[in-house]
Amino acid sequence: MENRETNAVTELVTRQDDKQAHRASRIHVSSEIGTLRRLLIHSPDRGLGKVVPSKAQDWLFEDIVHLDMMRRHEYDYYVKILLYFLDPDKVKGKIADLGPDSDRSFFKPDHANYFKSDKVVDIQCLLSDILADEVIKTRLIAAICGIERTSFRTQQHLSQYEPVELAKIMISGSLPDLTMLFAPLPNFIFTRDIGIVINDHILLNKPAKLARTREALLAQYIFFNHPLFVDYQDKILEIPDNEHAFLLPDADTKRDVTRTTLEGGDVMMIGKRHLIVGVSERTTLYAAQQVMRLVFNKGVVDKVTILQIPKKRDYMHIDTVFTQVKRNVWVLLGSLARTGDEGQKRDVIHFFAPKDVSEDLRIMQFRKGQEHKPVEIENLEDLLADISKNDLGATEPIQFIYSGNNEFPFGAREQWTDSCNLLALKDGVVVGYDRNEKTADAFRNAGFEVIGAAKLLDRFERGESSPETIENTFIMLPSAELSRARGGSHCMSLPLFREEL
Ligand SMILES: NC(=[NH2+])NCCC[C@H](N)C(=O)O
Repeated sequence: MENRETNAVTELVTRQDDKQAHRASRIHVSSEIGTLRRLLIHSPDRGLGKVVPSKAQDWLFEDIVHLDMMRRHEYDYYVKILLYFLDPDKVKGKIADLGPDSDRSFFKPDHANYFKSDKVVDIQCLLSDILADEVIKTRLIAAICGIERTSFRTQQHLSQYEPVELAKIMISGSLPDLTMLFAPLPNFIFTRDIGIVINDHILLNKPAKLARTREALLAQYIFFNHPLFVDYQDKILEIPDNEHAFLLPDADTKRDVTRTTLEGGDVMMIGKRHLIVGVSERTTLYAAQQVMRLVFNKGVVDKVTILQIPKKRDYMHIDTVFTQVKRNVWVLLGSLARTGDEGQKRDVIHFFAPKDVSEDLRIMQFRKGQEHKPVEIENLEDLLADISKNDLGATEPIQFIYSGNNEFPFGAREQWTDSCNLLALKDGVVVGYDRNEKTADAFRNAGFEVIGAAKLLDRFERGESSPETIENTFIMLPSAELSRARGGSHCMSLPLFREEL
């Protein structure tokens, strides 16, 4: 009897634990601005310190970053802000000890003092978790050694490492003694690009660039094997290759139409039933169509907007030209838009001048069941205003904040350093880079408070403000080094759970 009771209690406790665990691992994103509750990040790892000028372009960097500065003076602030909003107990009252002069053990995923949060999750931790399983470990080592073309001995050698160290090797490409086995993954900090949560589904990417291939492999293994995603196995979306592409001569496969590439920066879950997919330097039209087919067939959304932007390095993904700030507020690049100084400067361009980039912008909207009858939308502002009003029910006037305050030539300058690539922590509170001063002015003009991360953390610590009460704020991250990696806070985040708007 006693035994049965104990069993019943254990069962109840287990069920409650299960429920909590279930809630803790819930995956759901239905907007870009609902309060952020859980995300995947990756802090700059030792591989980033291996970028050399001769490889910088291939590895999608324009410059050599100072790793220590990037971590202590920049990325750690990003983490502190994220924790204050998503998992405050980890940092509240401790900010003074977590400054740039600390030993940083709090920020190191492999250290005993690591903050280890289930809200702000470093993908490196998930990788070490799954490597504890011998079968997965063997398979992943083999897969990586296959794509990296290592020797068989390297493969054997790798299996001797413990999961935590092995995860670091797989990401950084180098052994603890710094011997390089294969290339680093300096772009792994841009977790946005490896996958996107679309309601309760997860879409995995197919990187366009060789430098990001291993990232996709790691992501596949993590999403298909980590307990965090156990309830979502049948909701992981992968897009198929175009069979015709296998039969084409190499020279022709370079042509976008035949390829299937897709990166997360081109996919935006913008409203409950509405998905935007960019066609860009990185995402092909074929891939966008496949995504549309998948999400319609699975009933994940009812509306897909395909937004084609110029295939240019500066624009690489759609989230480099616009992001959402608030239900009725957007930040965007004026030269791709319709109005303002940047737009007018364009008008004086002579007939014989190179083609205007905005001509490459095309927006087509498709509805489920009526895919053959897409609606063309003339410009970006019309699309965004329509989303604010009709998908999100905004009642206030729609506001557009332009990169560089739309003053020539600051729009382009600041877009290059990610003025349009902001992460919303909640409706109206965004994180971006401090170096984009004109864009910050534009935010002030639009009625936002603009405040540095360190100052805001101070305010939180003194109880003068809080993540719950703060409104209409642009939080500025120090960004001299981070911005050289060509991505902003939107790219450095993969939201797993946002509250519904
Ligand atoms: N979602 C984004 N915009 N990601 C930016 C990625 C930047 C990275 N250096 C690359 O070129 O791939």
